[in-house]
Amino acid sequence: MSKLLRKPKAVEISPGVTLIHDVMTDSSLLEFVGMKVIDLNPGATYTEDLDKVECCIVALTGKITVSDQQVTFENIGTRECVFEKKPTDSVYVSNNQQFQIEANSQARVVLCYSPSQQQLPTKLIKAEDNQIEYRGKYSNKRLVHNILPDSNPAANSLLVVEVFTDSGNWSSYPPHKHDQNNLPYESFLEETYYHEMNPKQGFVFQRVYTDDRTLDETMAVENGDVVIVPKGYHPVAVPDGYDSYYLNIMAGPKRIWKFHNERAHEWILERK
Ligand SMILES: O=C(O)C[C@@H](O)[C@H](O)C(=O)CO
Repeated sequence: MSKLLRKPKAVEISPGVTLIHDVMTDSSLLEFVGMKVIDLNPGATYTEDLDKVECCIVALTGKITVSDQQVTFENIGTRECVFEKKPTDSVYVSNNQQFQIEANSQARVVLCYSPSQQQLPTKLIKAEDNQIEYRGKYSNKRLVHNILPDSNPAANSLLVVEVFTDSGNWSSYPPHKHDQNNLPYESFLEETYYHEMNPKQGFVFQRVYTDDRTLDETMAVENGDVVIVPKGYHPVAVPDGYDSYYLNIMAGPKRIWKFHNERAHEWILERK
């Protein structure tokens, strides 16, 4: 199996808390992006001390209460399934803080991490604060919820976005990359993709490749998988009959999303 593809696991780490993914920088190819996916049974709690990392807690599905010892956000989260396609609530917690999540219902939470030194205030990112974008045309249409875009100064490094791609469409397409620290033309951002499909037995294809093809991997991605994008272009193709959801976490030395389209395919954008 590709080094870039992670399958979900189910390890009970405390009563009622199951670790589904654990893609931290000490166990992946990444330096700037970490992520965990956890499931919580109703009433279960998960506590974490953030050392030198900041964290965006995304209430992917279900209802949770999040506190950082000073402030508490009760009963946040808006959906039972990501394919309801409504934005959800998230909480930003800075480095060197402790947070606790308590599940008010069965919940799946994505924890997005990046190394961070400068403390920032804990912040609730409400569902209604997500910037919603409809991108693309023909078979390149997708719906984007910007949870933590570079226009929101709440974080030091983290960028978080979720993308819905309907059956038969392509997204993160035409292929683009952000792996050069060459602003204002391109920024260096690592990225992870947490994928779901509807219906669940579906799969999508994701290719991760560089100009010189020293990295060129095409993966069949199933429900709950994570794809790691250390560099390169990273388009996603969704087969007929299945809808795709993914949550992206990006981070790098500068908190700017400036991507470079692969020139050979840029004409896709220019179609009338
Ligand atoms: O517009 C899309 O299809 C989503 C992508 O931009 C995705 O969020 C990504 O690749 C970010 O670099």
